[in-house]
Amino acid sequence: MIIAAKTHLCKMMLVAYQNVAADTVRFLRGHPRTGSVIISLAGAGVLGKVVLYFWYRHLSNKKRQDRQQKAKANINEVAENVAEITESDLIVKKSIQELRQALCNGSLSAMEVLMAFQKEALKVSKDINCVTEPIIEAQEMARSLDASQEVKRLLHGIPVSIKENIAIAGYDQTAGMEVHIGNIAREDAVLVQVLKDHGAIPFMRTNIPQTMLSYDCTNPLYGTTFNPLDWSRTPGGSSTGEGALIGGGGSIMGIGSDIGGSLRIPADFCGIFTLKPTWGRISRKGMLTHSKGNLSVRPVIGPMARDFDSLLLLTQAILSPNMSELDPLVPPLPFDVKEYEKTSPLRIGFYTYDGTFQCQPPNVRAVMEAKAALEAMGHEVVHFDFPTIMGEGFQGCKYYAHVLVADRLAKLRRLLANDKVSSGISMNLKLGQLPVWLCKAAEFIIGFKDHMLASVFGAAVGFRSVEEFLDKVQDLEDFRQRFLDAWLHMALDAVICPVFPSPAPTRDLVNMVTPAGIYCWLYNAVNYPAGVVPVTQVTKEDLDKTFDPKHYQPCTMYEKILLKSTKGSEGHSIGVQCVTLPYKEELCLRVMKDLTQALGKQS
Ligand SMILES: CCCCCC/C=C\CCCCCCCC(=O)NCCO
Repeated sequence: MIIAAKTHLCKMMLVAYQNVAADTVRFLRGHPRTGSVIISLAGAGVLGKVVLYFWYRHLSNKKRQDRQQKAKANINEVAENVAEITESDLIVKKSIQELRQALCNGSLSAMEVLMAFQKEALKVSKDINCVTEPIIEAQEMARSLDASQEVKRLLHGIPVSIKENIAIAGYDQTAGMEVHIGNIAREDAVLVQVLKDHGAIPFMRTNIPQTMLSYDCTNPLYGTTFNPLDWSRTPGGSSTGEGALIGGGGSIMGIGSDIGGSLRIPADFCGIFTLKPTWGRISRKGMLTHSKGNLSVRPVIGPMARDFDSLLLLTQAILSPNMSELDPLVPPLPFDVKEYEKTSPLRIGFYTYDGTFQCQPPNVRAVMEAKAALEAMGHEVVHFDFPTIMGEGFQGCKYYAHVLVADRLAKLRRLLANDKVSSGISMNLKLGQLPVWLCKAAEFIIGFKDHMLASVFGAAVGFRSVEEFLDKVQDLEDFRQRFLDAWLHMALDAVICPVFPSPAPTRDLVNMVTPAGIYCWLYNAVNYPAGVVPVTQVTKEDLDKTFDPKHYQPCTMYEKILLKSTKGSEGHSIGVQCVTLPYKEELCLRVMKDLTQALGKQS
């Protein structure tokens, strides 16, 4: 019926257009002079539009080129400055305790440490393009630290890398988008101020995917970032440059952000540690985000680090009392050492399947090895099936994704109107332009065969009314309550689970499998802290199992793509998520510490 009505409407519109065209031709024949004026004006209008289009493109290319040159000049300045430095790797490879000790007893100066890290970071970035530009003022900070007689603080002289969307005074935060170039931050993000107060030296800014809604990293301003462990694979996103720089050995610790896995997925793919905090616990002041107006799905800033000890130190520094003094919107909840140091045995839930993506054998093995390791530390580990049963976890993530892209990405399309659009976002931008009826039909029809793919069309329909939007937010709130009830019912202290259902996908396929981020989305949806610990590496036996239908059979389109992408991933890092209830970051770190120790990975 709907199709018949639409066909009828089209026919009526065609007839109307034909009539208007015939009337216009008749009018122009009767008034040749007016006709030529109208045609000239129309021609000039079209020409004007074409000229304007090319003019905007020219301006936009010029703006981008100028910014690229400025970044290159900064890179060259620092590269020249550290050209003579030798054996920088000896400093860079020191453990965080050794480095702190050397900085505190004066056997290494802040300048020596900084220059060693600058050299290494630029060397790593030459291969994998993870740095957008150095922070030129770092040198001055090191100089004044060395000159001061103050008591050495928690991060005295430690270089910290910073994701490009986080404000550094004097620099713009672009997210790889032309429209943001030149919006210079007047002051540092609160978190950066907190780190500086602890004596840290922000030294490199790191790359991100255009718009930050992608697990690959490419943008027309700073280019593509590659995985330090395997250049054909994605380093993950959107805190890509951080993951790649730290994983590649060019930084010990850094700051990223996460609204759907952006801290955890790069950490997993690059073999490093991270902690996505509860929303609200860490100040977001000074973070560029495109979802500020959407209070139901909110990004967080969080720490990333090469090893557990560095992550702990960075988190302790971040969660210091002066954060809520600088940003009174953050609750005054400084790091609770007593909570972190408790040793009582815990009851920990685990799962290896969330009802959406089947995890591949190495990813299942990682969780099972983490389970055994935690049991060996005296904890009780029990199966937590809430995410799987009745598709509950899947439902929650569907609400989350739908609310996240509530405007069908209209805002991003507007911001990118005069820009080159990167592969990481173009497909989703186009999806948001499909007629709603087509998305709904696709969701319905595909739903019989592939519920995951169908749900993407379901999220892409947007909302017809405010009421419909508020209903979906209510669904999300109800889901949060059900999830909490299930957690409390099982009396859990923590949960361990996969970060991603496969090893890091290859760069050519990653943009086709964005929904595989769903293992992370769940903890954005419920707003629980979630850390990542690298547990194992893909072995030949894992791959044999993955490609043996007796052990693993891909069913959905996404699982088939991921399987293709897993070929050749031997040696790649696989981590697990450690999750706790909101505002229990200290407990989350405790579980991560126990797991790290039990795996024998303590630095
Ligand atoms: C209208 C398009 C519909 C697309 C449907 C796809 C559903 C969701 C895409 C979500 C992608 C999430 C990536 C999040 C990465 C991230 O955490 N970024 C952090 C920003 O600070």
